[in-house]
Amino acid sequence: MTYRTLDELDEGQRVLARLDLNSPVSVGVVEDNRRFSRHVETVRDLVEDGHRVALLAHQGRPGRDTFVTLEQHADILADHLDHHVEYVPDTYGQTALDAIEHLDAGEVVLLENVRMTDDELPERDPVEHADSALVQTLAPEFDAFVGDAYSAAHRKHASIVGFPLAMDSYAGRVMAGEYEANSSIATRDFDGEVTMVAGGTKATDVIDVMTALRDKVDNFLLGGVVGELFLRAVGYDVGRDIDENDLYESQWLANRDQITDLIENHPSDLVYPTDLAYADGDDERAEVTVAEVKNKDHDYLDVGTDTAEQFADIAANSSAIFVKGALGLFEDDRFNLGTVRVLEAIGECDSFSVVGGGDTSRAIEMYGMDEDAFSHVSIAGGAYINALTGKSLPGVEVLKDDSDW
Ligand SMILES: Nc1ncnc2c1ncn2[C@@H]1O[C@H](COP(=O)(O)OP(=O)(O)O)[C@@H](O)[C@H]1O
Ligand SMILES: O=C(OP(=O)(O)O)[C@H](O)COP(=O)(O)O
Repeated sequence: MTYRTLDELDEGQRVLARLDLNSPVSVGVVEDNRRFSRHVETVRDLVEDGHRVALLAHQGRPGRDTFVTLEQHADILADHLDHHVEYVPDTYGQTALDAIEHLDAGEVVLLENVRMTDDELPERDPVEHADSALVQTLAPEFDAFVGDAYSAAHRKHASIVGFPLAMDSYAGRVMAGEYEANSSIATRDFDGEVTMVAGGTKATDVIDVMTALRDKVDNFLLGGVVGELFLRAVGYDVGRDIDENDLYESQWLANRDQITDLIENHPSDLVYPTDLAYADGDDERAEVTVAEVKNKDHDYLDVGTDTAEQFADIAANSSAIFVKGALGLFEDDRFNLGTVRVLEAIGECDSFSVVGGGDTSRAIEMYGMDEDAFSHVSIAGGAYINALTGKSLPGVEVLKDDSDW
């Protein structure tokens, strides 16, 4: 069964929408990012349909530098929307209720960081959260709830799972788009080869996905730290190994069993890099074939040119491709070749393609690629991993008509 979408919401309602505007914060300054431009698709539809719109969102977690108010978020969202968004420095007290009551058709307020209330963060079942003061106070003020925070849908937090039990609920544009694309990898059957780009630095996440999808994927294109861990497992001396706290060493220990299992049971699905790139004595990009790697002196920061071409070829001949993690340190121009070459090849073919991971998705923007060239570019991190590994997301499940809650 499924959820209702904005297409089924009558016009001119009082609507409470939960977005995920959680953003990088640098010395108190909130950085603009794709979460704003994507959620604008939902907010714009709500404004154009004459709704009175209150938005709920979170930022950071208590105790962290990123835990700030949503004042700057309101301005950034307004810039993308080209429409005023009023910041309300209160989530569900009298100030918030007054602001909600005074909303006119097409007006938008952004309520204060919902994680500044005690109700939000405890991980609880929807039934319990529906009873919270947050939900019980806000729900009667609205006709409908729009769940749009897909990237926080793996959290059983009050504003994610509580409202749908207390209100008429709909999935927003981001929620529906993300859910359909990201879940299809685990649930759909594709005619032809299925390929996963497995790279980046968060090896455990990537290797969990590889393990979950090992019978589904025909080619795992290995790069980044993940690639080095697999190379090490088959006997190459790659990966920094300087002291006990070394990143590669701890990642190796954490993932050794799953890596060994994949190597033993799915050897023909693993596509290893055949060459790697590093910075030489003059700080220039240099390449070495994997067969020639003799020591662990270098940080290998990209796959080499031959590997990039081979991976691009496989990607171009696949019917479905999804990406988790970059093939190199693409933020540095010297080491962007693997990531950019393979993303471009994916963008140029007609296959079903999904790119996920906050950092990897940034490469698309950074190197001027067109997001529309891909079937879907996710704005989710943890929720994307959960979808790929076939785990259900509580924030999506509660929106469904046949939800058990
Ligand atoms: N060989 C490498 N050495 C260091 N960093 C790397 C390497 N390969 C990829 N990266 C980094 O990995 C990051 C992207 O992957 P990851 O950490 O898995 O994030 P995400 O899942 O958010 O995209 C990029 O910022 C990139 O610079
Ligand atoms: O940014 C988020 O998740 P992500 O870092 O996995 O993409 C969500 O807003 C969830 O935030 P949380 O991980 O503090 O619960």
